[in-house]
Amino acid sequence: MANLTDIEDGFSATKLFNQGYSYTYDDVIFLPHYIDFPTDAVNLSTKLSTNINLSVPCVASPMDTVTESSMAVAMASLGGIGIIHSNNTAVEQAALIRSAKSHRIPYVSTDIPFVNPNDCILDSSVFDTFPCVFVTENGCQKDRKLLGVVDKLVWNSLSDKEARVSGYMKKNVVTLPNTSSFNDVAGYLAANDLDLVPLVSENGELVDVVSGKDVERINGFPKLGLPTVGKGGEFLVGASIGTRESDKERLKQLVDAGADVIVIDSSQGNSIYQIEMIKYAKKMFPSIDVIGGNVVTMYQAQNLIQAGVDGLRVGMGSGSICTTQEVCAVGRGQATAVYKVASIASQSGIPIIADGGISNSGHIVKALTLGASTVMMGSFLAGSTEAPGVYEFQGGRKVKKYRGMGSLEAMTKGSDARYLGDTAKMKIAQGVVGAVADKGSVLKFIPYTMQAVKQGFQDLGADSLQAAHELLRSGTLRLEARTGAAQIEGGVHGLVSYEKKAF
Ligand SMILES: NC(=O)C1=CN([C@@H]2O[C@H](COP(=O)(O)OP(=O)(O)OC[C@H]3O[C@@H](n4cnc5c(N)ncnc54)[C@H](O)[C@@H]3O)[C@@H](O)[C@H]2O)C=CC1
Ligand SMILES: O=c1[nH]c(=O)c2[nH+]cn([C@@H]3O[C@H](COP(=O)(O)O)[C@@H](O)[C@H]3O)c2[nH]1
Ligand SMILES: [K+]
Repeated sequence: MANLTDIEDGFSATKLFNQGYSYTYDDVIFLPHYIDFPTDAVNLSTKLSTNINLSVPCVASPMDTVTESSMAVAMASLGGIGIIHSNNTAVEQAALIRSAKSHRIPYVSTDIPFVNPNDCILDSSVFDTFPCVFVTENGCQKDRKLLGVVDKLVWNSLSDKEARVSGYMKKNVVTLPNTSSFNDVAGYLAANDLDLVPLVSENGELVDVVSGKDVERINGFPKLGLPTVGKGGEFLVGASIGTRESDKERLKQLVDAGADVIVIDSSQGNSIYQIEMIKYAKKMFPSIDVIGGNVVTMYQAQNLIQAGVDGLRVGMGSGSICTTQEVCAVGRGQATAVYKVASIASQSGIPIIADGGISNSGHIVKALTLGASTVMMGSFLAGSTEAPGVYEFQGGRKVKKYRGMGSLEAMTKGSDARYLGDTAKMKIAQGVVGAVADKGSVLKFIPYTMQAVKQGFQDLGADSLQAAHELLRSGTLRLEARTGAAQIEGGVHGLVSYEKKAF
């Protein structure tokens, strides 16, 4: 009878990834191992970078159709993190960071109605989205110092609709500090039988309005790990920069606004420009983690590690909106890229982010098991309520716009400062503009996705990311390349019709 330890089945990762093929997630399949723990025993806590710990290995990509404040807050509240994009001015990007930092409760950017104290409310349309309207000095989103509030019922009973708001607004508005926890706010609403309560900052600015519906919404979501917060309880937030001279000033503004980690955003990160920017950022702000990239080779990775990065972003051309491999003929299959970069970065203890190409929970299991510490996602998150933009209907389907940061549309948004000096140059797109289906809130589908990832880890016999990486490096993890037919077999096939519902 064969001894268990003598059985050779499948390939080790070293063998599979050294045969000259560029594999992506769908090309490979892991062989199951041995289960001796329940799914809930799987711990997905990890590191984004040297000094940033996450309880959930998910990162929202710095793209203008993916990560602004609402997404950053939602991801951090789940235990992941969001990286706020830089396709805007430094002032705008810093404001997005400040906004994310001022929230303690996940929110969806609804337009809170504001009026100026000298305004008159002539018709009821201002109350369309809210049962009241808030009075601030300039009556706008920018200056949010709260002066009063007008209730719709009060306005209804008003005989002179041409009266100025200042004459009848309620001045002593009951508010809670924006630093209140979700439980405090929910408890306060219930105890006082209130429908909503404004949350204001130390200097009296309106930060958010939480209603009973919000409480119901948030309570209805499954709970995940610990949120990603700093010492004061504020959510940790990342931000991206480029490698132009002007990005040095941007970097300063982002750090002043409270950015906790900086991602240097480039499709080919192994450049003199990036190496100089890494050194500059580490010298100016030694306490802030700097993530370099993107890289797909061991050589690129080692060069950035030597320059001092605290984390690496891996992926070139694998994103759903990417055309880099078609346009430039450069890149790498994402499974190979993740495995190769992780194998060198792990020697220096530098965590890597598998960026792009994630379209299901299986891809996340593959990325993490092949050596990544986190996954960065664009399309997977872009259809959520927390992503920027509004839903539209396309052929009867509810969708949100999603575009590549190297698409012509994103580059010519005007704010692509990195190209501002080069307006005379010819621009070549490396991405497309598209749309993704509505997925609801990330607060719901990320916990379900993580549960699926835990099941994958259980099948592999890994109860943590560290355990999975240990299986990988020791050669205990066995895998194979799937033929085209095996890939078809691995999906749903041979049915006349079916409905695919994951949870
Ligand atoms: N992950 C991926 O596969 C890809 C991602 N993208 C995304 O598209 C956006 C744009 O990416 P890239 O075009 O790679 O941006 P990039 O800023 O790295 O490069 C744009 C061009 O500017 C040049 N450049 C950068 N810094 C410079 C400096 N200081 N002086 C002179 N020239 C300089 C670069 O060599 C390059 O020709 C990013 O958000 C990136 O993440 C684009 C393509 C592929
Ligand atoms: O070739 C590219 N052209 C682009 O215009 C572009 N924009 C973003 N990215 C990269 O794609 C990642 C998101 O990919 P997914 O939608 O597959 O999650 C992102 O995280 C980026 O790494 C681009 N790549
Ligand atoms: K692609």
